[in-house]
Amino acid sequence: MPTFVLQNDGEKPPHSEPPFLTDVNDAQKKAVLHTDGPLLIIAGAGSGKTRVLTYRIANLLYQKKAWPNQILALTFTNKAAREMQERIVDLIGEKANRIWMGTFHSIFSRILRFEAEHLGYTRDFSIYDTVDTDRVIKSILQELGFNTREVKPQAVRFIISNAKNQLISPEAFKNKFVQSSLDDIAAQVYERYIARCRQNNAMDFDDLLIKPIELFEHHPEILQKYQNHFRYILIDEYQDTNHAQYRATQLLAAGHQNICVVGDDSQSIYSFRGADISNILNFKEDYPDSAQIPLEQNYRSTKSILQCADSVIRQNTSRLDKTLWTQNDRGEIITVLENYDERDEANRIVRSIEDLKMREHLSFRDFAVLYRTNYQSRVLEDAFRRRGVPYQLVGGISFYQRKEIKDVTAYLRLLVNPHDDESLLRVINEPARGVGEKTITNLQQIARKHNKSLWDTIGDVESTGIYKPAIGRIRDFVDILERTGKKLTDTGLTDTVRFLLDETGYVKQFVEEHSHDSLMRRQNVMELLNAISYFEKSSNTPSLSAFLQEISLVTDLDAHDTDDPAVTLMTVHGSKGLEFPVVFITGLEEDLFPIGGRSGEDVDIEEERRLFYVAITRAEKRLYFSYAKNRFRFGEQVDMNRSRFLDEVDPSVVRTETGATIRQTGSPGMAGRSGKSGTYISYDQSNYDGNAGAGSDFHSESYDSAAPADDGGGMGVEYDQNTGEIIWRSGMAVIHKKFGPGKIVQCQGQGDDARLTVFFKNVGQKKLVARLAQLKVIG
Ligand SMILES: Nc1ncnc2c1ncn2[C@@H]1O[C@H](COP(=O)(O)OP(=O)(O)OP(=O)(O)O)[C@@H](O)[C@H]1O
Ligand SMILES: [Mg+2]
Repeated sequence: MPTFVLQNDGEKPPHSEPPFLTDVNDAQKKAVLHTDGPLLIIAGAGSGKTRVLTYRIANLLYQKKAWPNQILALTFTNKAAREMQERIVDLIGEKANRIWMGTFHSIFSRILRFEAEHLGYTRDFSIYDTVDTDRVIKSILQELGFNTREVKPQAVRFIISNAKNQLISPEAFKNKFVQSSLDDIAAQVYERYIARCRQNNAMDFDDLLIKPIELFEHHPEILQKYQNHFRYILIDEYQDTNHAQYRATQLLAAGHQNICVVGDDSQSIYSFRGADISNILNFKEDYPDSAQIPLEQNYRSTKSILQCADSVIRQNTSRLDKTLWTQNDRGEIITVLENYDERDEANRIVRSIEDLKMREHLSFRDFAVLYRTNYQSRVLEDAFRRRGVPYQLVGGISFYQRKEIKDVTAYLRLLVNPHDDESLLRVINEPARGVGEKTITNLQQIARKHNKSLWDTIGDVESTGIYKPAIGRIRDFVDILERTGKKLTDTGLTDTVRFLLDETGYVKQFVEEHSHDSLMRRQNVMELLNAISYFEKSSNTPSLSAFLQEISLVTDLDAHDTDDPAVTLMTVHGSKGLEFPVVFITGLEEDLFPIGGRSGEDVDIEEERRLFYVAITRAEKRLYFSYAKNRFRFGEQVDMNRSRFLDEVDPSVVRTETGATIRQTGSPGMAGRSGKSGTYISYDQSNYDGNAGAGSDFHSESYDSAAPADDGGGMGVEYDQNTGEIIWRSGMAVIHKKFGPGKIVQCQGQGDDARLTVFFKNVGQKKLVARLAQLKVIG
């Protein structure tokens, strides 16, 4: 039971308007000051929806309508929650830290920990991520006699997860929703999967959303407690809530109906995960008295960017009609970068970033490079690394998904919840201690027969009758865990984990292996120890279970840290709600963005278009589209066609830079192109019209043409096509950020590693390494 401490200081509510309401427009102000009763805000990108929520909460506190901990604010990422909380602290003071603010998953898991016993769990239940879930599903599939190479656990997980999120029970699924043979298999797995999770005292990510509904529906008194407690409920990005999220918040708001939701139907991009746009439409039916306030002024983007976004989203037939305008400048028109291949694309983007940064005095953190699928990041990363431009990858394999980190956390989970069979299976032979597959299978059978957890089974391993030599090894394993558990009660968290790592020999195995890979793994484990140590020092409740809870809820999106001056690389999905002065949207090719199609998959083009709309509307000042004519995919070079979305953009706001001339003598696919021996790319400004004449350029098949505007005519910078690095030559005129203009008088070595002697007009001769000097060639 949570301790709901009243935090109010007993002052009478002020009647005046809050002082912080100076920088909101009239419509926003109306939404902020509307306190009681349901409120729906459907409005376009950048119109201040998130800002309204933030100010609304500050106002509720300012007006003393509720104690901070009686406000429930649900956001899409933990990072969004943190930012909102920080902003409210700025506006209203430290008490804002007591607001219940976070993602659905984190808030609901908090409630579930309080109420776990009512659901037949203990408070220390484990949280399974998708990898854990796949392991459980795989073992069930094997028990049922399926070959898991043919029936992929991930595919089954996807079906089960969908059913769970739509609150479809295993029985209902079996009876009403089976449409394919895979559904049929999923139906067989579903019930066992639920039973297995319960037996392991574990909840998966879907359970964190569903179990509260079960709790509220079966325990009206508990529902009432939370209904009374949360006086105000606010939800951001409402268009991407799924049915379970919708239902849970509907239950919570049923009494007082003080619920405010904000969203944009045009930005609904998670239907593949069960997000349901109709939740917005249902809102009006659920709350017939709800107020609706439109926000129509965009504060984020230039007129050109908004015009571009509007021309794209108009192509969708299913959307609500909304107005969006801005007082911001018209700004630059959008540049389409046409590239030979994906390496060319990546190099060009990095060069454009370096160039713009210098020219416009920007910081690397002002740039974002967006892509449709995660794997596209690799080539981009290579290009960034090669040119020494700092970047931050958001998404991809997150730290906590790495094998060694998952191993150690499995040990930690076992310490908290020894009945967590999945974790036990993960580490019983990790590092290898001679407990073979066969022994493990035997143990599983024995456990199942006696309806016991594996931990209970191996607690009495002598009586199991398994292979003798294994008994001693398992005893050792149990012994280590028991001693570590004791240590946990006697000493601190960090010391306990260090003890565990020593006793198990987990780190020693990496030291002995001596490979680069093992070194990285060791460093990762050490980094986990750093994280634990930091947690222990900074948390109010430095328990192991609190630490595990925290890390299981760290999503990839949360890795993003705007304090680092680095370019952000992320998927379009990950960029929702964010904004950057300069945005590059890459890989605008058919079968990539929009995804699918070529391989015959069923593509929801309208959703892909909404994704494109989300990407465009992240940009504040400048926007670039880019695509490659060739791309290495599935192990071979494939011809790519430009995305249909590029043709949908209003031609008056884009121009195309058809890219670098690629001349390759002797290269098979490029035979006949002129040039001296070797490969170089040269820019030619002749087709660079820099204005609305995009129409003809847009469809140009030519490789020959334009360059970044400021590269200067005829300067003839040469790039090594293999590395994308500049070929440095004596006599080149350059500019250095600090030293000003100069001329290269000598160069040794190649590309970014070249050592250059440059005579600068202002400061005389300097020796520089190309990579670090970040020189700009001007002639
Ligand atoms: N009245 C205002 N005056 C000045 N700036 C504003 C105002 N309203 C919003 N902004 C700024 O405009 C930008 C967009 O606001 P916000 O992120 O709240 O929009 P949003 O509607 O939530 O966008 P999205 O749909 O992308 O989530 C932010 O930088 C915000 O600070
Ligand atoms: Mg927002």
